[in-house]
Order: sequence, then C-alpha cells, then structure tokens
Amino acid sequence: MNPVLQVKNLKKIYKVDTVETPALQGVSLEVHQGEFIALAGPSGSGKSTLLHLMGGLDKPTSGEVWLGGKRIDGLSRAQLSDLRLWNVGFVFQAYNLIPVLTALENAAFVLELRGEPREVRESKALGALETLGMKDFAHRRPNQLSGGQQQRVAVARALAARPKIILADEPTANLDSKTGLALIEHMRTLNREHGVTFVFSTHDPRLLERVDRIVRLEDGQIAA
Ligand SMILES: Nc1ncnc2c1ncn2[C@@H]1O[C@H](COP(=O)(O)OP(=O)(O)OP(=O)(O)O)[C@@H](O)[C@H]1O
Repeated sequence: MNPVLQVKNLKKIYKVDTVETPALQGVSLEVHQGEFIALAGPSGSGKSTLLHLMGGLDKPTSGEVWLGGKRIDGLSRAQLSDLRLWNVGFVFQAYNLIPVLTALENAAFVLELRGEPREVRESKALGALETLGMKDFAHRRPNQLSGGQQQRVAVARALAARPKIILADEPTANLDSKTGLALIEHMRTLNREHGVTFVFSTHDPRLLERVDRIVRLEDGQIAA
C-alpha cells in the first residue's frame, strides 16, 4: 500500500540575512496508514521543520514531499492551503484555539472553512469532542478550559475534519505530565479505534514509550 505521507531526501536551509542554517540535511521517511509515530531529538534537530514541510506549511530547499500519492512540494500557496484544508489536521502552537469561539465552534472551524452546512459541521464537531471526552464542555470558551482540555479541543478540531493524517508539534508541551499522558492516551485511542494516522514531535520520554515508532533526528538527519 502507498504511504499516506512520504518525504524523500528532504533538505531545508533557512536563510536569515547572510546566515544559512541547514535545518534538514536529507531526510527520507515513509508514514503508513494507521501509524503512530514520534519525532524525537534534541532542540534544534529539525523536528518542527520536518512537520511543517510534511504538512505543506513551508517548502523544502530540495527533496520531495508526497501526501496521499500526490507530490506537493511544488504546489502554489493556494493549492497548498486547499490541500491542507482537506487532508491534514494540525495541532500546532501557532494554530491555537480562537478565543472568542466556543469549544464546539473551534472544533467545527475547519468544516466551516470547507463550507459544510451548520448541522453537518456541528454534528461532526460534537462527535469529535465526545471522542475526546469534551462533549460536556462544548459551549465553553478556551479561557474557561484547562490547558489539557484546550489541547483536547485542538485535537478534536483536527479530528472533526477527518484528515488523512494529524501532525502535532509537541502536543503535550505546557501540560503537566498527568494531563499530557491523558492527551496521548486519547490520541492513541483515536489511532487504534479509528485508524487515524499521527506524527508528532515530543521531548517527553514517557510519551515515547507509547508509540509504534520513534524517528530520531540529530542535526537535521535521521539518526542511525
Ligand atoms: N524560521 C526560521 N528561520 C531561521 N532558522 C530557523 C527557522 N526555524 C527553525 N530554524 C533553525 O533550524 C534548526 C531546526 O529548528 P527546528 O525548530 O526544526 O528544531 P526542533 O527540533 O523542532 O527544535 P525544538 O525541539 O527546540 O522545538 C534550528 O537551528 C533553528 O534555529
């Protein structure tokens, strides 16, 4: 079966003025349907960069990114944003919840962007909140929820859109260890019972024990 996501010899060099930082130096990786993968490695090893490139949020300097059998690294901004809307769920700090919207409205947000009718998006969003144990909090705004509950809403938002893959950048950062582990258990359940594919970065050794596969990055390369 084709991988859900594949990167081939991926390189990324960031340029700030005349300073070049080689963030990825030839990374190749296949992610298959239903996998639950952690990206590990020291700070600055390229985990976030790899997640951004895999989700089409940024373009590589060279190399290939394939999502669902389609090569995406050469697409235009508009094509990429459309592709993300339909195929990828993100749980990233930069995509935090919208403060003026309730948990339900946040969870339905991607579906609203897709133009789905209100009843359909509310029913899908409510279903996703329920899966994450957040149905009773559907009408609260983010500032009325704990950090762990907010992260569960962020995962519900990604899930409600039923993407091919969910990418998460340190989803348990800023959560105490108990709440972080509970979130990971929820993600694991989504993975096992609903077949949702996950790739996420983490520094937490307790989370790394719970994954199928650990991809370790060091200096922008996959460590042997
Ligand atoms: N937008 C950017 N502009 C310039 N350099 C960047 C940019 N983003 C990342 N870098 C550099 O690229 C390298 C890889 O960074 P990246 O954020 O991918 O690492 P990381 O493994 O996710 O780190 P952390 O665990 O601290 O989040 C680092 O040297 C970083 O300073």
